[in-house]
Amino acid sequence: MSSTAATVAGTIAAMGRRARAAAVVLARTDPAQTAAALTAAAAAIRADTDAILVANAEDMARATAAGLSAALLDRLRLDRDRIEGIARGVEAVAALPSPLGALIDESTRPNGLVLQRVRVPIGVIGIIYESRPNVTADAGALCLRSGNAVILRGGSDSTASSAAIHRAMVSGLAATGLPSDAIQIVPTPDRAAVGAMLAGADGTIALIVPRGGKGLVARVQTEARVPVLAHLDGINHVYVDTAADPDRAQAIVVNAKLRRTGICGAMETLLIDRAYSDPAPLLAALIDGGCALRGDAAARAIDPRIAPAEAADWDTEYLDALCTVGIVDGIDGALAHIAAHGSGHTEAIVTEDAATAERFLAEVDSAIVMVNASTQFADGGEFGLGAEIGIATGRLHARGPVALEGLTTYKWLVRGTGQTRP
Ligand SMILES: NC(=O)C1=CN([C@@H]2O[C@H](COP(=O)(O)OP(=O)(O)OC[C@H]3O[C@@H](n4cnc5c(N)ncnc54)[C@H](OP(=O)(O)O)[C@@H]3O)[C@@H](O)[C@H]2O)C=CC1
Ligand SMILES: N[C@@H](CCC(=O)OP(=O)(O)O)C(=O)O
Repeated sequence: MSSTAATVAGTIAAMGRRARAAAVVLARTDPAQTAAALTAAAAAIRADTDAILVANAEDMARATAAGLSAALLDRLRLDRDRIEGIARGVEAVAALPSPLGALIDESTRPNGLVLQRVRVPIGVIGIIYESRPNVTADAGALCLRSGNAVILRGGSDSTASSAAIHRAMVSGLAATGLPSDAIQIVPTPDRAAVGAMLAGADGTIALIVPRGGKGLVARVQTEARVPVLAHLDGINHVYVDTAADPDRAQAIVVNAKLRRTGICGAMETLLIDRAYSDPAPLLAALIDGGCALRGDAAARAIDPRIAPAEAADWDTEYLDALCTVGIVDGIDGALAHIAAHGSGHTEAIVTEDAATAERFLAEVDSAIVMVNASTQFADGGEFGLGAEIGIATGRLHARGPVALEGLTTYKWLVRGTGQTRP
């Protein structure tokens, strides 16, 4: 380890120890107090709007000079409306019922022992996320409301904006007597900090939430030494079955690809049943909507405007107005393709055949599986969770949109009357 990396690791370990101490306080804090802290934080965000905008202008200038794409610049950009939206989001989390102490289930053993499982915080959570400043507030708010301390590591293009929002969050903590170490932000863009977090920050971090794409995935896979709740890329498929209603199929496919191309819930590959009778208008609707298509030979035979797909296209998350199109042999072909190329995020089928729909729901192993709906609904707010840290793409603990409940674990409470085990 270089001396700079060692210094960064030391900083992260010290943050972890302070977060651990804050987590102990949060675990016994009345949820009304975390709600009050978030209400105060939202007020501070509003009051600090000018300062947040100045910080964001600084980030935008640097990112523009560095040649960031229009989609990434849009994700980074704040204005008064977006800051108001961030404040409202924090208030919405404050208004959500606390998950802590909720009874999951209860049973009584034949020997009279009464067992309960109740929700408790996880402890210290480390979140690594993209250059999207609102996540600083959303993630901080969700962690606090679920009784966890958090160490936030946002994208390096958003350093100033995230720091400004973080200051407002901390003033909410201070205003209500909660430890400021409950929500900390990594003070350096050095990626050595990500390594130190993945290593567990000297045993203090209980869970890492990485939100990002392929580069982050690779690093998490090789370096993580603590449990990971992965929020990774979305190579999402829509399969249009032979029994699809054409109008529905067109509306869903266009929305899934083009509503917002840069979000992880966007469709990246369209699969069409070889037996589907009307594929040409479907493809034309995407092209007319401004989407470039790359496809296999069968798709190109339907519309010559489709460019040939390379092998890598089937495994690419474009996050842009670009989509791969494959013609498959019915649901078996679609299931095999998704199993080979999906990233476990969100897949959808368009069909009027109930049995085919049920088979798709049962056999696709992604966090979110949909029938006759756009993949762009992959979102905690749309699922009624009030907010989200993101979409969990792994297979354990929590899947799909993760909000308060996904940021808790549970413990068993066992009440006896003097029982001893024979
Ligand atoms: N499932 C979900 O909920 C979500 C998934 N995403 C996914 O995020 C991706 C788009 O965001 P994008 O900004 O490109 O994501 P990146 O993966 O480039 O960046 C995300 C974060 O990871 C860090 N990072 C990336 N690579 C490394 C590395 N090798 N070592 C250390 N840190 C690293 C970045 O730091 P740095 O700033 O230094 O590059 C940043 O903080 C898409 O794949 C999208 O699907 C996005 C949002 C939600
Ligand atoms: N779930 C959120 C999107 C989160 C997301 O993808 O973020 P990003 O990749 O930073 O644009 C939504 O549907 O708006």
